[in-house]
Amino acid sequence: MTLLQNTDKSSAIICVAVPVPLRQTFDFLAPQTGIQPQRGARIKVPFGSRTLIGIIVAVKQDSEYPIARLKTALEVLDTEAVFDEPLWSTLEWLARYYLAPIGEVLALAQPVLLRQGEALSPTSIKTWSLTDHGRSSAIEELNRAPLQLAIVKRFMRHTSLSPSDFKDESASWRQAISALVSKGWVEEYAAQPRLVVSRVEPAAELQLNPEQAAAAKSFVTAVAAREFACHLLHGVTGSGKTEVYFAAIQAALDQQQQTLLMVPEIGLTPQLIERVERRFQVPVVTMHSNLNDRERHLAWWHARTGEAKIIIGTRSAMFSPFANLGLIVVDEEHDNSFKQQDGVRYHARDMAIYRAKTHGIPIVLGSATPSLESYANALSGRYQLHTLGHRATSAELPKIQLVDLAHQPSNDGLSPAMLEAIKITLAAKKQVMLFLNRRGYAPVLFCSSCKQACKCHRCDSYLTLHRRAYKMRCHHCGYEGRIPELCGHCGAKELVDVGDGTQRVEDALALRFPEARLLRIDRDSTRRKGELAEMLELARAGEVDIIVGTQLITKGHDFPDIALVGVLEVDQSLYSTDFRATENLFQQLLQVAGRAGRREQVGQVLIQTRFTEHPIFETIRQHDFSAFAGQLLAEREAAGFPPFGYFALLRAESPHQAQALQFLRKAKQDLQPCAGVMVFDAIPAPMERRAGRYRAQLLITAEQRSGLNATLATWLDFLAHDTEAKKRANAVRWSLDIDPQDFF
Ligand SMILES: Nc1ncnc2c1ncn2[C@@H]1O[C@H](COP(=O)(O)OP(=O)(O)OP(=O)(O)O)[C@@H](O)[C@H]1O
Ligand SMILES: [Zn+2]
Repeated sequence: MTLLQNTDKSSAIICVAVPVPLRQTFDFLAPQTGIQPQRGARIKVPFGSRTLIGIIVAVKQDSEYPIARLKTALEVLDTEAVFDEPLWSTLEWLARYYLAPIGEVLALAQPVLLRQGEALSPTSIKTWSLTDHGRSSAIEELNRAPLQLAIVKRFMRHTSLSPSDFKDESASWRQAISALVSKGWVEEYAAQPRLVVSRVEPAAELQLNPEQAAAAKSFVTAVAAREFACHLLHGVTGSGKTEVYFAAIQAALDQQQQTLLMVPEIGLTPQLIERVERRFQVPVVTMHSNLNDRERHLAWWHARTGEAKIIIGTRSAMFSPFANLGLIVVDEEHDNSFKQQDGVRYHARDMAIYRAKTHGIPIVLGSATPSLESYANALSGRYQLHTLGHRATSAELPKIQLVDLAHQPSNDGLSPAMLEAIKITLAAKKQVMLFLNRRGYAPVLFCSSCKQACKCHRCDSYLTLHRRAYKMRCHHCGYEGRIPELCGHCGAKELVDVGDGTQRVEDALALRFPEARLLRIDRDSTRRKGELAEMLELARAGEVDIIVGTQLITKGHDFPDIALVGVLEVDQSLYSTDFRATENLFQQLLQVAGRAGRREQVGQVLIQTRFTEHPIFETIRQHDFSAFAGQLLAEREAAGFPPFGYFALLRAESPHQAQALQFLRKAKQDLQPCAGVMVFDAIPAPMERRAGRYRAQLLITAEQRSGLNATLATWLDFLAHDTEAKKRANAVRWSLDIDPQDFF
């Protein structure tokens, strides 16, 4: 296409990425007045009948489109770019790699308030602090106003407080604050929110053991050198990886540089934040999905201005700008929560690696059970491997034994051997942790007359019985209904609950160990914001004796008193069809086992199974990650599976059974595979119907990443321009997942 020159030099042409699901940018004429447009700034543009806020990708003098048909943009919002340069390149890479619309990627990278057009710097907010009078008054004066007393006590940790600090409180805190203001104890003002260092007792540095010291030394050197390199810290559970990260963080602080510490969704515990704050007396911000819009904007701003020296966050923290980033650490790098499962389906760890490269800084990936991708890269020498083979404390790795359910059946999920071990552990005043990845009371309600089970009418799945809530619930679509008295199929009154969920186990334990303090941790028991953190804290503080939980309890937690870990059910995962199932199971078992015996005496792990001969157990018993990974990698290599081959999954769903499959079949015809690319047949998803929609998928594999990317990019262009194809695509809901984590 020939380029049309814009003859009117006064109005530049601006190329804008708008938040729409189209893999293209749009040209506009610059507004005649207002802020000078520049790359990276936000701009308001007319888009169809709407006004959208996009990001300026380029300012130029010509367009591929006839100038006369270009619309004029409405208003430039920023006098500077929203993102720093390395972040900008990372976002461009993200759009290319995941074949995602650039406008959506750039929108994803902004806090919601910025997407809505608020100023880059957060506006002033209502703030309170103690007056001199308040500081010098005797706190006992407030003994009869407990809420006021609690608020004043908070000021001992925080110099200033804002409404968001009280978001978890009952509404009466407002009255309490007002009362304090009228008494002259507290003053109110509007402030540009500043970051303050938490006033916690500093913690002494631990003396690193030789393995820790060796790894720390490499990281410190790498941070000082300011060179990109990817380090894999493979340290067995409880080997003290956090202390090694701390050494690297200290090195970054010494250079006046920021650190981004990424943790999985549930790894961001008050315990970790406190550990960081005690160790480094510097401003720390956290970024996670529980922040409200204003808090997120603020955290983003503090990262961007460099005021925050350490940024601890989950997946989305990867989108922060930084004033001077010196180090990225990804803890529990194998964790699946780093993969975003809808919208732009990016992997935050992979993005972090790219980002470190663009900043020219080192990145440390840490895990007791690295992902096979990272481990393969370490074996091949692309990443530097550092190993911590021993626990940091005097403790040994726990002893892992199997309980053969074929010989001693379990009752309510608990075998006689498990019960005996629990009894002994409780008698020794130690904690027990029981892992069962199934919430609810019973996974199936079954009619013993007609042999049918109670199913979700919108999904291909059974409804789970929830005794506490007195409901039947679908864990896939969220459907909730009454517990039926009669079978919905034959009308018989012979419904029996089959199988064990965490609630049933909890009930059984309460009967058998009436003295023990029980705590159940699963999605049902932790619905309220902050509840999970509180429960984990109870467990850590030794205020419970038995913890029963789902995968929420397995990872990363450092509970000092757990002597026994019981794994109640693994058999379903042993023979799954998903190619990652074995890897995930191994990681999960080794992680949960790693919670046992983290201090002095050796911990004990019991795994209940009907398949004691399964080869996975021998490597688990030996804690032999390398042997296991080596074997799996050999299998993957032979099959051409990741990390030796590359996968993409095209998913489609529709309320009509045939439509999703038809769309994918046609897609298969339209795809023009580059050399080394294979397109499989479209098939129904393992769970074909979910929330009333029929789901299907098409697997595309490749020997080379570039071939995969090119094949899909060509197809997406075709889809965007071919009228018939566009129509077909609009008739279904479809998505493209590069490097998919699961096939459900
Ligand atoms: N050099 C050391 N000397 C004494 N104690 C240490 C040392 N390093 C770490 N520890 C302690 O060992 C415990 C485990 O450390 P940490 O939580 O960092 O382990 P981890 O490697 O992250 O384990 P996991 O992978 O299981 O989460 C912590 O309580 C920590 O304080
Ligand atoms: Zn359902």
